Formats: sequence, C-alpha cells, structure tokens
Amino acid sequence: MSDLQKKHAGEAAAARVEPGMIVGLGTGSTAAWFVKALAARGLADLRCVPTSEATADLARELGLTLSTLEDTPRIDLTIDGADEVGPGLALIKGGGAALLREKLVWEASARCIVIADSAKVVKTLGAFPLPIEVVAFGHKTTANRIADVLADHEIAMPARLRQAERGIVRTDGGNVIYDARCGAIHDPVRLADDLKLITGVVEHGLFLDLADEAIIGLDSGVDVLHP
Ligand SMILES: O=C[C@H](O)[C@H](O)[C@H](O)COP(=O)(O)O
Repeated sequence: MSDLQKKHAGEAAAARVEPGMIVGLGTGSTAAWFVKALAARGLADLRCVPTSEATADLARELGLTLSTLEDTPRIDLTIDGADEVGPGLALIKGGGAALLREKLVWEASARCIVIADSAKVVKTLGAFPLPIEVVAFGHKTTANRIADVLADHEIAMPARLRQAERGIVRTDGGNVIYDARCGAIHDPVRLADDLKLITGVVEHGLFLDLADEAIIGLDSGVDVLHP
C-alpha cells in the first residue's frame, strides 16, 4: 500500500474531469486523494454525487457542490478506488463498507474509472476477502445460505461478520457486512450471480464489466489499463 501511488492515481483521475460534469465520488483512501485533487482544480459548475457519508463530509469540507442520485440520476463520470483490480478490470470493492452506494452510483454513470496503487493489481481475484452486504434482520441465517453458495464454489471458509472496535460494522444503509475469504475466485460471474440470488444479500463487492479504465498509481506517475 503506497500513499504516494494513491496520490498519483487520484491526481491523474482528477485531470479527467471537465467543467459542468456530474461526477460520482468514490470512497476510501485512494478516492480521498481524487476528491482533494478535484477540489483543488476549482472547476466551474461541477455537481458531485458521493458514494458514502464519509466522502460527502470530505467533499463538503473542501467546498465541492454535492448532489444526490435522486436529483442527478445520470452521472457523467465516476472515479473510485478498489481493493483488487483483476483481469478485464474485474474488481473487488467494499473494503470500506461502501459497496452498495458505490455500485448504485457506478451503474448510473456513463463512464467509470477505477484508481488504485499498483499492489491492488492481481492475476486472480480473491486474496482480498470479498465483502457481502447483508440485511441485518436474521443475518446469521443469511450467512448460512452464503456458506452453502461458497461451498458450491469450493470455498470452504464461511464468510465472517465484519467487526470493528465498537462492535458490528454497519453500512451507511444500516446493513451488515460478511467478508468471504475466497482465496481465489475462479468464476467471478457465476459467484456474483449466485450471491445475488440469496435472500438477505443486498449486494456483493464484485464489480464486473463496470470499469471503463483503470489508473494505477506508480512511484513515478501512473499506468493506464483498459478492460
Ligand atoms: O467500500 C469501500 C470502497 O470500495 C473502496 O473504494 C475500496 O475499499 C478501496 O479503498 P482504498 O482506496 O482505501 O484502498
């Protein structure tokens, strides 16, 4: 994990934004560099749709004009971080528990750019635990159904309820997160489909066919990847 690389990726991404755009603001440490660089550009007539309360707070503090997905349902460009960037720009996201709002904003966007430091680029997704957002009501029963689906994908470890120092982590929408230690995800499309069919699962952190471009931060500059 390199802060310098994240900064480079965030700054390069901010340069892609044009005046008058509606911009989706991602969540996490890399996205925060982007938000700071975007605010520093002082572009006219931007409207920004944040993907989390944390990003909304940061953007507001920096003087960016905020909007909501309800008021601006068509976003020109979303820029967001990722936990893993795999082949074809298949991603794992949700390490910061913002996956649901992120996916809603990504899917409403004409173009999405993922930004990450070079350590996030992998040959096979799955070393980073896959976040699965679950309705809090009866979440342990949902976890049993998740375990069955994971077993069907030869993933033996049951997903683990995400906890922080202050107790069970709640998302901005009030849901809980289970992290599935997959090791390697051999068929991300089938796993994504199977997880979506589980009652109680709200969303998962597999972002497939959503990123149009990746800007990968290096120690000196950036590398640009396409699907
Ligand atoms: O829920 C959080 C998001 O998906 C983040 O974009 C992701 O976890 C990457 O965060 P970071 O840039 O801090 O590694």
